[in-house]
Amino acid sequence: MQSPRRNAEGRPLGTCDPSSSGSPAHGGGSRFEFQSLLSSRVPGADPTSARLRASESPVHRRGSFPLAGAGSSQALPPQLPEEDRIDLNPSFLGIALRSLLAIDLWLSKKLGVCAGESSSWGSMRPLMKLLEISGHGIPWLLGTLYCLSRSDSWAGREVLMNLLFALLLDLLLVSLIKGLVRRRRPAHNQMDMFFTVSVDKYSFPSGHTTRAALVSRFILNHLVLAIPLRVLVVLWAFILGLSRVMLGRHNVTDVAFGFFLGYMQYSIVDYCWLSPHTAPVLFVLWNQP
Ligand SMILES: CC(C)=CCC/C(C)=C/CC/C(C)=C/COP(=O)(O)O
Repeated sequence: MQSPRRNAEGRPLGTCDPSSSGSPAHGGGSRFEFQSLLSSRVPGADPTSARLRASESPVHRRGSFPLAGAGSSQALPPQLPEEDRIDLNPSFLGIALRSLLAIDLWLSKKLGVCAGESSSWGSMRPLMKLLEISGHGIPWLLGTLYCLSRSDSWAGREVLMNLLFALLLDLLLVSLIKGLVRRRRPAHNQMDMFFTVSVDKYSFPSGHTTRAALVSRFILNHLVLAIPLRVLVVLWAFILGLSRVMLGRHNVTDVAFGFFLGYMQYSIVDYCWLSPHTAPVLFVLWNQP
């Protein structure tokens, strides 16, 4: 086990002192980048030997650059431990992810035009909040249970039973991912949401969006609707997702992933479709028509 290497001031190597950053002579950022570039060209610069050279070099310990190497072992620039290079010379994937995150935050802030009463579209906030309620879990759960209690056909009961299963699966998966990812809601969000549970302080993924995508796909597949109504269902889901960003509740990526997850959740529900044949107990437990 290697303990983190530190420089003469006791600071972990790879964390740049602001007072010395940028100066090769002081161990600043450019030196790290320079060395990480060199490391791919110096013969024998494999990670293990690089680590050994770096840890044994007195130059490394002092945190200064060997401008005048005395012995042959100092002729080559010292190599930094691999972990330092990972931080300061991130992979292409790392750069791509950071850039995506930066664009996401920037775009979400720009689109958060209803985040507060004083925001540029603040007067639209009540409408956005109405949309928020239309995609909330409580009305959907209570509505489904009510319809299930009133349903007088096996076919209707089967569809509603599966809708209930879909809504519960959605709540479970979204809570699980929110709890694992723990991404904070945008700073400009006002936490004035109707009936939330503890994981709802996190924003990834958007639960309203997963529900909107799941429910709309469910409705389109199991309800016979005229074309204008089908268009309305799709529009509702899309506008609900957009309204989450406009209200400042979510970043764009939370909503984009929400659409994806909701869409996939329907595939799971469809695959596990509950029917009197596959889950007779459920249907027997429910009252006969
Ligand atoms: C049966 C049971 C535990 C119901 C809970 C229903 C409930 C509180 C759902 C939460 C809905 C909500 C506020 C989700 C957050 O949506 P985001 O779009 O803000 O992620």
